[in-house]
Amino acid sequence: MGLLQDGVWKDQWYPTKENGGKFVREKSQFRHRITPEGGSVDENAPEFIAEAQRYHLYVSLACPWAHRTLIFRELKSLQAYISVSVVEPHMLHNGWEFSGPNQSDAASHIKGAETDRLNGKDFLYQIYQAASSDYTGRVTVPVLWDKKTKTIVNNESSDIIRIFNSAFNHLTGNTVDLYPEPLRDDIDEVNDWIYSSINNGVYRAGFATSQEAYNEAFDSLFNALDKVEKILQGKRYLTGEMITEADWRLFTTLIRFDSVYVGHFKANRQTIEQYPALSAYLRELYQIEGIAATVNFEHIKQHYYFSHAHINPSRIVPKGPFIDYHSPHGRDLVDKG
Ligand SMILES: N[C@@H](CCC(=O)N[C@@H](CS)C(=O)NCC(=O)O)C(=O)O
Repeated sequence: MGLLQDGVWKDQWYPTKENGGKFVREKSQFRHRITPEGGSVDENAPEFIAEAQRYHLYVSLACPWAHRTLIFRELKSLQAYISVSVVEPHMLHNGWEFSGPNQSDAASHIKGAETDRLNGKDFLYQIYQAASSDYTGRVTVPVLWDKKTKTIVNNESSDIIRIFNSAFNHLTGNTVDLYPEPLRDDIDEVNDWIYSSINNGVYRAGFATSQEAYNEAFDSLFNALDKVEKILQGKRYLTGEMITEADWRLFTTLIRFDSVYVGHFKANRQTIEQYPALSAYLRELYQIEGIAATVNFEHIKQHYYFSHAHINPSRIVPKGPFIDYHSPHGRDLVDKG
C-alpha cells in the first residue's frame, strides 16, 4: 500500500495520527467528463466524446467503489463498449498489481484477476504515472482510461457511474435512467449521509487508530443502518418505487458487510442478515439480472483480510460466512411509495 509523490512510488500506509486516529479519505483528482457528441464541459480539458471501445475500466472486484462502476456497465448495456481489466486482490507494497511474473512474492494469483493487456504494466501506479508523470496522491481503483489520448479520464466512482448513466445512451440504445431528474434532490440527500456513515463509515471504523474515532464511526454507522432499515420497511427502494443510483451505491457496501466488515472492520453490533428489511432488499438487488456475476466473494475476502496485515497480521482469510443470497426476498409485498 502506498502512494505517488511527484510521480515516484512510496510504500506508505494512511496517515491517521495527524487526525486523532481518524481515517480521512483523499479526494479523487481526475474528474473529467465524457460528453455524448463533443463540446467539452471543461474548456481547459481535452475533449472526451462517447465512442465505442475508446474507454477502459481498471477495477478491483474487491473494491466497493469500483464495484459500482461494474454494476452500471451491466445495467447500462456497456459491456461491448467499455473494456475492463481486473487487478489482483492482494494489495501489498506495490499497491494494486496486475497478474504476471512481477507480482509481489507475498501475493498469490487469485482466479479472475488479469494481466494489463492494454498497457502491459505490472502495477496500477504505472497507469497513473502514464497519465501524469508528476502525479501526487493515492493510486486507487476504479480508473476510467482513454485509449485514444492515453490518459485517465476519471478516477472517482460517483462521477463514472453518472457518465455511464447518460453519456453512451445514443450508442447503446439503453435509456434506463438511474439518476432521474425528479428524484435528484432525494437521491443526493440520501447519498450524502449514506456515504459518510455507511459507505465510508465502515472504513472509518476499520481504519481508526484510536478508540474514540472507532466508537464514533461505529455509532454513526449503525444509526444510519437503523435509519435505512426504517425507510425500507415502508418503501421498496431508498427513494420510492424505483431503483436508483442511491440503491446501487448502498448495495456494494451491504454485500461486503457480513463477509468482511463485521469481522475485519469490527462493525459488529449486528449483521445485515439480522436486519429484516435490509437483508431482503440486499437479496432483491443481488438477484437482479447481471448483478450476481459482478460479486466475487473470493476477491472481496482475499483483499481485505490479506492486504491489511496491521489489522490481521496472520493474514488468515475466514472460510465463512455461508449466506444464500439467492433465497426468495419477498420484497414484492412491500407497500409502494
Ligand atoms: N473516491 C474514490 C475512492 C476509491 C478508493 O478508495 N478505492 C480503494 C479500494 S476500495 C483504493 O484503491 N485504495 C488504494 C489506496 O487508497 O491506496 C472512488 O469512489 O472512486
